[in-house]
Amino acid sequence: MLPKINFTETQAYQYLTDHFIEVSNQHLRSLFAEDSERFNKFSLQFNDILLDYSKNRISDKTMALLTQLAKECNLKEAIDAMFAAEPINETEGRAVLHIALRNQGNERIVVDGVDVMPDVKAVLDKMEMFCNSVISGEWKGYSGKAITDIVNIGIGGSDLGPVMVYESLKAYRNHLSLHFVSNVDGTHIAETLKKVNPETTLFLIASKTFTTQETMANAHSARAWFLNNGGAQEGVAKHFAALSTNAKAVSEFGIDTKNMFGFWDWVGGRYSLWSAIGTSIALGIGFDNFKALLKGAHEMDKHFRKAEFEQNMPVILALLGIWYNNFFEAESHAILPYDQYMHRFAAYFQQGDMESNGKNVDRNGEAVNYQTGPVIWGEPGTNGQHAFYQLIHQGTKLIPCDFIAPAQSHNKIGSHHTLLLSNFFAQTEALMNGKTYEEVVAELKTSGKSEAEIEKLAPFKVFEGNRPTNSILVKKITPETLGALIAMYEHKIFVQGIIWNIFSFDQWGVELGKQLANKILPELESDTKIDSHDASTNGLINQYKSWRRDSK
Ligand SMILES: O=P(O)(O)OC[C@H]1O[C@H](O)[C@H](O)[C@@H](O)[C@@H]1O
Repeated sequence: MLPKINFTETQAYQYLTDHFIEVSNQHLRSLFAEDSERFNKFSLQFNDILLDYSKNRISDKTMALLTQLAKECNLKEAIDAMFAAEPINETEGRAVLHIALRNQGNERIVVDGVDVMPDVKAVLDKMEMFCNSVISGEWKGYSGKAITDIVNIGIGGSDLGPVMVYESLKAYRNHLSLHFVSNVDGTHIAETLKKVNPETTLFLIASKTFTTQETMANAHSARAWFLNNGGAQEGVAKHFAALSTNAKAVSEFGIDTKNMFGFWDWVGGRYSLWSAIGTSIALGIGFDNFKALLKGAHEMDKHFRKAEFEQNMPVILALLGIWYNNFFEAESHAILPYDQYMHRFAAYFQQGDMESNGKNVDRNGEAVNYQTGPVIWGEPGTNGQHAFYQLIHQGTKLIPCDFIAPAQSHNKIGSHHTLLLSNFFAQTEALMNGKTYEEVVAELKTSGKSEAEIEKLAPFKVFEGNRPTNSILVKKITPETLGALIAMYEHKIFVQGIIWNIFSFDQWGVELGKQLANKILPELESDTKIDSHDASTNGLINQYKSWRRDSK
């Protein structure tokens, strides 16, 4: 069981509250000027990942107090509880074991008296055989042709992880073309089906529960399209596979359980890319690369479990996040990968982080009296620079940012990568240093402007700086490094959930909208006016019905 401590009642929190007043008046520029060891002190290297967190509004004392906070909140015990397969997802009565999916050691992981590792390995072996046979062309479609296209149909955790990893590792792709359909909007499946041929397409129906409305609607439409376009019922077995925990629903849908890749209730949807849900990834980049992804994550798991908090990347990132969220009152956190392949990374962690820590009730069932999870957002650099960085530099909101970049590019074209990286380094430097009034005036003087013009313009060109960033420089985005990066953020989310005293592995907040949609669905079947809701919802539904009639 997890500890249930209100972190605002710890001694460390009280100290941090006082200490915050000191730190909030200090500028990063002077913190660097005062301490030539700052980079060495506040950076960490783990395998091919360098985390430089020196450009944060912290001192030695801040880090000492933040680690004290983690200790007072029994973080070590909580980490041990997760790795020991305790049912830490208490509201659902489940263990939380994405770490088991990538456990490459000989360690047993026991749930309800049973070691889960043989089952994990058995599914991986089955995936490997399946992927190898599809990639090699040995697996044939109903007309005897090899598979050319994979369509993954899933949503949330059954979509975002596979898409993000496949996109991030596209440099490793093979000849198969991957497509991802998530939205229940018919446009998504319709546009995808225009691109593929039923004879050579394999559909992966990815759903932990196999009951998710969007996924089931898309899966039924895909099957109907297959059957209406030459595929016979017997062909379904060659063109449909399921990635799920629900064998009963899979066979009711008509997929042979031979073509089902299972996982378990102790794998959370948003932590499931390491499970059978990752089959599309393994098909797209080959099983060996998928295994390397797991290995990278496993390395990070070991680091997270063993490293002292002061040397522990996920713990440090989490504590810094708490520093900004709960003391500086930052509302959001930006993830900015300087790598085009990682363009879905922030979107992936929107679910990862916000579905995990977007909670307002603590582990005692009481309303929290402090802030929990931030809004996560971001885009790849340099696109973001030309869109929203203005607000990060000169807006009124404090936005802590993670800048992520690889030293080596997969695409060596002219000086593109050097240009990209010059932006990566320049942005964090600019956010830290800013530009003073004096510097602005001196610069304007060289442009030949009059005193009056300079005075008028200068205030707009001042950057106060002191905006915190983490720089995560990696050698190269390989499957292993990506695996480690994802696991690093997963564990960061876990640590924050522990300190905020919330349950990070349930998602009750997603339910209400689903229930209401199911209630409204039958009301949309007829054109009759309705009055069963509030005036706004009635008004909208009735207008929809009237406009819908026009298009019939
Ligand atoms: O994999 P499925 O059971 O289809 O679930 C897909 C998604 O459904 C809901 O939105 C949950 O909140 C997500 O955590 C989950 O990833």
